[in-house]
Amino acid sequence: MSDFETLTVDQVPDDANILDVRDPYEFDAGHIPGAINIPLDQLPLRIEELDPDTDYYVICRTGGRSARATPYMEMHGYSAVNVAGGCGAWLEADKPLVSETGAEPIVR
Ligand SMILES: O=S(=O)([O-])[S-]
Repeated sequence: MSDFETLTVDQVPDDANILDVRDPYEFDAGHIPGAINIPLDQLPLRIEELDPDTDYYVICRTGGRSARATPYMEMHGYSAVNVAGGCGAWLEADKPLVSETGAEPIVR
C-alpha cells in the first residue's frame, strides 16, 4: 500500500513541473525538457530549493527513487506525485527527452 499518488507517464500534463531525482550524469544523458534535477540523496539538504506552492511530478530511471522521494516531499509539506516507470517508461511512450551532452538523449 502506498500513501502517495502515482501516475503513469501518459497522465503527466504537458506543462507539469518535473523533478528528476537521478544523479547528474543520468540527468545530463537524457531528461525531460524543463525538468529540474535534485538527486535523491541531496533532497534532504536541498528541499528548500523547491516551491511549496508547486505540484511536482517526480521521476527517476524506473520508479524506485521517485517512490522514495515522493512521500519524503509530502511529509515535508511539498506536493508531489510519483511518475510510475520513470524515464524508461517516458522514452517507451515516445515522449520528448533532451540531453546536456550534445549526444542523442538516452536513459541511463
Ligand atoms: O531510478 S531507479 O531508482 O528506479 S533505478
